[in-house]
Amino acid sequence: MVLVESPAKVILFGEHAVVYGYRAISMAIDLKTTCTVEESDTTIINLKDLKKRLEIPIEEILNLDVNEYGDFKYVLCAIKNTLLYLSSHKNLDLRDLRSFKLTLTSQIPISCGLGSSASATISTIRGISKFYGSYLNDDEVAKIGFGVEKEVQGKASATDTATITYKGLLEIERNNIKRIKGELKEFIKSCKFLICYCEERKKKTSELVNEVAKHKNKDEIFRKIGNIVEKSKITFNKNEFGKLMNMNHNLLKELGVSTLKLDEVVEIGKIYGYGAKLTGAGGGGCVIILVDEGKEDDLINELKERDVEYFECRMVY
Ligand SMILES: Nc1ncnc2c1ncn2[C@@H]1O[C@H](COP(=O)(O)OP(=O)(O)OP(=O)(O)O)[C@@H](O)[C@H]1O
Ligand SMILES: C[C@@](O)(CCO)CC(=O)[O-]
Ligand SMILES: [Mg+2]
Repeated sequence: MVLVESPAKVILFGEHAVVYGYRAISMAIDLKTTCTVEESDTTIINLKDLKKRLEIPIEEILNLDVNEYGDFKYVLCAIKNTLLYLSSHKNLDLRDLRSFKLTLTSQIPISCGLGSSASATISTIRGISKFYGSYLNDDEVAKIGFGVEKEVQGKASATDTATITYKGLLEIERNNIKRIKGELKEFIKSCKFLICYCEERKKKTSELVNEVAKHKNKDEIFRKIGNIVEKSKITFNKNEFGKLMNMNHNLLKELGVSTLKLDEVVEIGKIYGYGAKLTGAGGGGCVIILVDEGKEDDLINELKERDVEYFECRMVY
């Protein structure tokens, strides 16, 4: 049996704008998805967190329209695209494939902006390639993963899949990936961030991204977000960094992807922390708060008062 794991991610700045070629800064965090792949008489996909199980011939996976498979779409698309890649680049014979049972379990809350789809995708890619005895390097894994999110969502950037593949702290621009090093990395490592789970998202990332595409002022908003990301790269002061987070959130609000609950928790982060913003596609899900250690107890009390679940996010390298 093959077992592989992938982390989650948070976007510090630039979500949605990054789909249109602006920069984003994202970080892999220590929540994980585990994928096991084992020999089986028939091919079975077992999504334990979703309590869903599908028996499907491999031949059908190779020819499917992923969007006909609901919650299975990312995993099935990841299997399909990985097998096609292994066939074209690693001499895998698609006519003679062993059946398998693939099982996914994850610590990542689904549809909360923490990259659960990308983590499911990347762990599936790594699990399937390992099961068929092919080694894929990170660049190959990230490329296949980005293709999966684009195919399933219609529009996507490389942010989520790249962050979960390469881990650490990344800057993404036009789907080019750059590891953040030096002063910015040391500064962000010195920061304490809380991830606050605010509310269940009613829409998938794909729906939110497609709604933003119709926003009449998106280009002006993205330009402003792009300026904020540029400033964040040379900001090593928590007060100023927090203000940039607040500004990014306000622009995401203008874009229409925030909610009253997300805004409420961001306000708490602005009062009791250095700053806060929604993270991921929005429409619900999570807020990230930059903690002001001098007011941390007040922050925690306020979050508890409002029944907001939170956890400290730790970067994964
Ligand atoms: N543990 C899992 N097992 C199987 N599929 C999963 C799992 N987690 C997520 N998915 C797939 O990803 C979909 C959610 O993806 P979506 O992009 O909407 O949310 P997200 O990735 O958590 O948030 P964001 O993209 O904003 O970071 C689920 O509907 C399901 O298809
Ligand atoms: C909303 C978005 O920018 C991030 C989702 O986590 C979409 C993407 O980059 O693919
Ligand atoms: Mg996603």
